[in-house]
Amino acid sequence: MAKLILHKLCKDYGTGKPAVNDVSLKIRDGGFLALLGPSGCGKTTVLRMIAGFETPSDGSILLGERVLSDASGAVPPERRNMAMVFQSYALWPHMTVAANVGYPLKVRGVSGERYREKVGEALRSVRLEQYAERRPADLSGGQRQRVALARSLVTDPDVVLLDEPLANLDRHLRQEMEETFREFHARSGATMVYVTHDQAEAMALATDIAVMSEGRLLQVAAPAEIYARPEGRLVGSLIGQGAVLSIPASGDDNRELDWQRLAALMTQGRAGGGTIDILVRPQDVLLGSEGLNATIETALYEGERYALRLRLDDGQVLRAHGRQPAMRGDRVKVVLSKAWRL
Ligand SMILES: Nc1ncnc2c1ncn2[C@@H]1O[C@H](COP(=O)(O)OP(=O)(O)OP(=O)(O)O)[C@@H](O)[C@H]1O
Repeated sequence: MAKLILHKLCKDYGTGKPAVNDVSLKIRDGGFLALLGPSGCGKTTVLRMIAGFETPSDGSILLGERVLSDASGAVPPERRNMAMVFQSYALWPHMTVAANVGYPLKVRGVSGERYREKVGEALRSVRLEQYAERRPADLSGGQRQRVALARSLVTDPDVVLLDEPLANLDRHLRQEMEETFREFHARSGATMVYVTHDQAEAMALATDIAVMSEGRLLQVAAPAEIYARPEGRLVGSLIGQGAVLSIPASGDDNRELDWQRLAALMTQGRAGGGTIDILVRPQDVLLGSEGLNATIETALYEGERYALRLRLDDGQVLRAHGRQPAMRGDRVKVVLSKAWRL
C-alpha cells in the first residue's frame, strides 16, 4: 500500500466561494487521519474527491506513484480500490448480514470458497460471526455499523474512507465503537481517512488530525502535538476544552507562558502595544487565595469533579476544574499555571 497525497486540491461548486481551497496533505501508508472541522468546512467534499465521487476543480490526488486525479482526467471510483463507510450504514435491508458484507465481492465476480473465506474473515474482524444470517433490521445501530465496516474491509482496500460513521449512535455506544475502529485499523493495516466534527473522537482514534475551516487546511499534526501546540484561535478552541483569552502583547517569542509572565501582562492594562490570543486549559487554572478575580458562572457536577465556567473581571471566560462544591455567583481567585500563545 502507498501514501495518499492531496496536492493543491480545490473544489468550486460555482456558489461564489470554493468548498475546498488549496488543500495539500500527505497521509502516510497505514495512517489514520481524522479530518476535523465545523459543519460546512469542506470535509465531506475532500473525502468524496478522494473516493472519486466528486471531480476536483484543480489540484491532484495520488496514491503512491499512481495518479488518481489531475487536470488530465480521473480514475473512476470503482478502480481506486477504496471503500467508503457512511453515517447511514447504507446496508441492503433485504439481504442477510453475510450477503451485505459479501456484496462488493459479488460485484467483482468473486464466488465459491474464496467468497466464503473472505466474508467469514471480515465478519470475524468485527466480531459478528454469529449474526451472519440475520437481517440489518434485527441488529442494533452499533452492530449495523460493524456490518458496514466488515463490508468495507472485504475487498482488501488500500484506503477506507469514513464519513461521520458514529454520528447516529448514542454516547456510550460511540465509545465502544471507537475501540472497534482502533482494532479494525490495527488489523486491516489500511490507510483510513475519517471525517468528523467531534474533536474527542478525532483525538481518540486518529494517528493524525487535519483541522479544516472554510475550505482551508489550518493544521495537520498528531493528536498530542495539536493538543499541546495548536496553531491559531480556531484550532485552539476546537481541540480540547480550553478557553481563548485576549491579553496585552508579550513582546517576546516564547509561546509557552508561565504564571509570572501572564500575571505581569494581564495586570499591566491594555495601553497600546496590541494584543495576543492565548489558550488556557482547564487543568492549568488553579483556584486558590491569590491571582485574578473571577466569578463562577456555572458549576457542572461531573462525578469526580466540578466543571466550572468562570468570568474574569475584564469580562473574558475561563474554564476550570474544581474539587469543592461551587455555586453560581461565588467570587474566586485563579492562577493560570501556564498558557499557550496561539
Ligand atoms: N453538491 C454541492 N453543490 C453546491 N454546494 C455544495 C455541494 N456540496 C457541498 N456544497 C457546499 O460546500 C461546502 C462544504 O460542504 P461539505 O459537505 O464538504 O462540508 P462538511 O465539512 O462535510 O460539512 P458537514 O459536517 O455539515 O457535513 C458547504 O458550504 C456546502 O454547502
